[in-house]
Amino acid sequence: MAEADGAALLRLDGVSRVYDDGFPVHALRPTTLDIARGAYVTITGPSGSGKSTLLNLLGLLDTPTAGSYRVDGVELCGAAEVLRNAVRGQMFGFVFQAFHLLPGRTALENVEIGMLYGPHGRRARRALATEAMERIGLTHRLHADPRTLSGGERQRVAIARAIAARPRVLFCDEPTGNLDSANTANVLELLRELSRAGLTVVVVTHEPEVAAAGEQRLRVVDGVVGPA
Ligand SMILES: Nc1ncnc2c1ncn2[C@@H]1O[C@H](COP(=O)(O)OP(=O)(O)OP(=O)(O)O)[C@@H](O)[C@H]1O
Repeated sequence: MAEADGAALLRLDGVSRVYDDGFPVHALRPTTLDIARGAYVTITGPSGSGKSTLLNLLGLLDTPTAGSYRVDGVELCGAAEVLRNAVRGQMFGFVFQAFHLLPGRTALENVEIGMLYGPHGRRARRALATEAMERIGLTHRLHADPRTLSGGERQRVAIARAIAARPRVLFCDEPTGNLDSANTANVLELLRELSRAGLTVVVVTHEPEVAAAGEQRLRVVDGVVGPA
């Protein structure tokens, strides 16, 4: 995909989201926001303020009601689903609060499964998954069942699954929500390392220490996005 010189990697322009279940809920007010390549963005705000809505729109998991959203200069609002799927699949990785690892499969297999519908063959998937497990520092647990891993280790495997296919952006929704403080610190350090290595990282969080790690800190209140 073409690099738009000097432009933001992710650019929202007047993007809003209104849910309509009989009456309108303005989950995200018209938002204009640039996220540069390699940025480390954290998003905080009260419960129900629109954080997940913003993350889902940025991650192409949801479609805006209005506005323009460009990824690497390519307009994706109103774009064909096949293009949105391709951009999401090739450029984005996702990590959620619940780790969503399959029990009865090894950690390595769980990382490979994330690439099952991508362009990589079996061997390439294994190589990429092994490399991702190295990056998260769990080569000694490649063949462990996730049930035998600590919460922090499980989340690192989920991060390995999200980064294995070498996405450009990693979106995390409450990635430390299920972790104690030691494991939170561990996951934070990993996100920082990935960011330093050039990955664009966008994290929604309730936790002040996780929010503080961001270089571009945003706060959402009543669907309005501003600086934290
Ligand atoms: N599918 C939906 N249908 C209708 N309303 C929705 C839907 N999803 C979210 N909302 C509403 O949109 C608003 C923003 O929700 P959102 O999940 O983005 O908030 P949040 O800041 O992520 O909250 P939390 O911190 O509790 O996860 C809330 O009022 C919520 O009830």
